[in-house]
Amino acid sequence: MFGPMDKPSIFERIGGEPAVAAVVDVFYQRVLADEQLARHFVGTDIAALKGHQRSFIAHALGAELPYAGRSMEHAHAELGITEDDFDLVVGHLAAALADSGVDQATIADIASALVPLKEAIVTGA
Ligand code: HEM
Repeated sequence: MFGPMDKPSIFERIGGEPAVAAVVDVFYQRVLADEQLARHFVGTDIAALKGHQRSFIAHALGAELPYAGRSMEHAHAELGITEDDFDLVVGHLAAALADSGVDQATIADIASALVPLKEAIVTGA
């Protein structure tokens, strides 16, 4: 998804599963501390969500690991997520990646790869 198959994937370059797990932990700390976003997660099983998010991100970064969660459309249907919410979440993910030492060029690649998901995730005004 992020480049030719003959180069190490972003997943490998940033440090594989332990690095992704650390990013996901920091990401949800930030998201759940964000007043505008926290309300969407009331009643959500955060441990299960983190598991799916780890596999989604690993897969998106080129890991040869399957993603076992729901489609982006199904997972976010009826949550009423706005474009503003979406941009905030991408910002928290970028900050979590930066915290883990991922370089800005790689973060920009990841953020632009997420933009097409907006259509499936944003259902609110
Ligand atoms: C960059 C965009 C996003 C990605 C890649 C993403 C990814 C995911 C993944 C992989 C899951 C797990 C699906 C499953 O458990 O089957 C999930 C669930 C969820 N996401 Fe997102 N998400 C994004 C944006 C957002 C935004 C903007 C919000 C709202 C603030 C949000 C709120 C949620 C909630 C509440 C769940 C749990 C739903 C449930 O368990 O019923 N997500 N997301």
